[in-house]
Amino acid sequence: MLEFDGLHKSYGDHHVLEGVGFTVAPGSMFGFCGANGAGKTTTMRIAMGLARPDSGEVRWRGRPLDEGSRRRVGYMPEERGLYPKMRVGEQLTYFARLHGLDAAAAARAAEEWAGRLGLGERRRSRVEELSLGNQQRVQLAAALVSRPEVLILDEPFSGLDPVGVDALAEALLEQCRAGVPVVFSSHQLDLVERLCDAVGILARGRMVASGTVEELRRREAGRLLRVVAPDAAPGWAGAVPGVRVVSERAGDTVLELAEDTDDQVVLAAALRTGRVTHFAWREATLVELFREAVADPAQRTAREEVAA
Ligand SMILES: Nc1ncnc2c1ncn2[C@@H]1O[C@H](COP(=O)(O)OP(=O)(O)OP(=O)(O)O)[C@@H](O)[C@H]1O
Repeated sequence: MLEFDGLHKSYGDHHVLEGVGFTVAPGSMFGFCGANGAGKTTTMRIAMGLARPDSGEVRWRGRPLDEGSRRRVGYMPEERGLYPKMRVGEQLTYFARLHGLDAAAAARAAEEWAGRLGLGERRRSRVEELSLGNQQRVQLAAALVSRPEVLILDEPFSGLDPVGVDALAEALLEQCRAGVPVVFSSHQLDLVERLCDAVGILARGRMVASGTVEELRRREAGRLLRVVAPDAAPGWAGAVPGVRVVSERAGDTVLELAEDTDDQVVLAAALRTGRVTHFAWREATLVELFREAVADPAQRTAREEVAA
């Protein structure tokens, strides 16, 4: 198990982390989500020994991560850490050597990962000559090239084109299948939803929701109904009792219904506006669960009162 346990961290009187904890089982992928400034990078930097927690620790296989065991972690830092003048192939070989691979194994791994992440033709280019997205691929290859036991990646998908996203997603899934625990932070929640076995949502220095997306749905989301009423005036559903408007755009409305609200009452109200071309229950997306989880607690109470 990779365990983040009770992490607290303050900078001056700014409490950045207030007891952050989660575990990632071998072979599972954990999506670490949270608003800008929520503390994701700080949590990952603590795991890598780049920031010191005020209390708490990060353990791998029951032991606190230290300098030795961190060599077995593939880490992709937010600030990126490549040598701009070095050629791609040399750089990857260098990182693999740094993590303990012998020269021949390092060269093989560098060749393999450059190819797999679509950098084969750029092996002899200097990093500074590459586009940002390709530099990102080199950074990812650098995290993967040492055959890590654990992967901790800070926003690995940002800046990648769809082909790059697919290549990385496939590489991470393969690492998972081989038993590696993978943690990555991302604001691309559709990707997190697609790839991750478990998700953690950080807000105001605390983990406000964690579990599988399905568990989050059960815990966080009410019953969501999508109604498309093309002729309806904006706000048509606002007056229906026991209904909260989650989103509304050009007659396409998502509503959250209180437990005892009859969907047929909503349908009747929709029909009074004119045509109804779509009327169906649907599951909350991770984006909606995220909004719900990070909402200010006062706002949440107000919403619950409206829905009740
Ligand atoms: N060295 C530092 N000194 C002071 N404050 C810091 C330092 N490092 C981080 N912080 C603060 O800690 C908070 C959390 O930052 P962090 O980078 O961990 O957030 P994040 O969740 O990764 O955000 P983003 O999604 O924008 O990358 C921010 O308010 C940031 O300003």
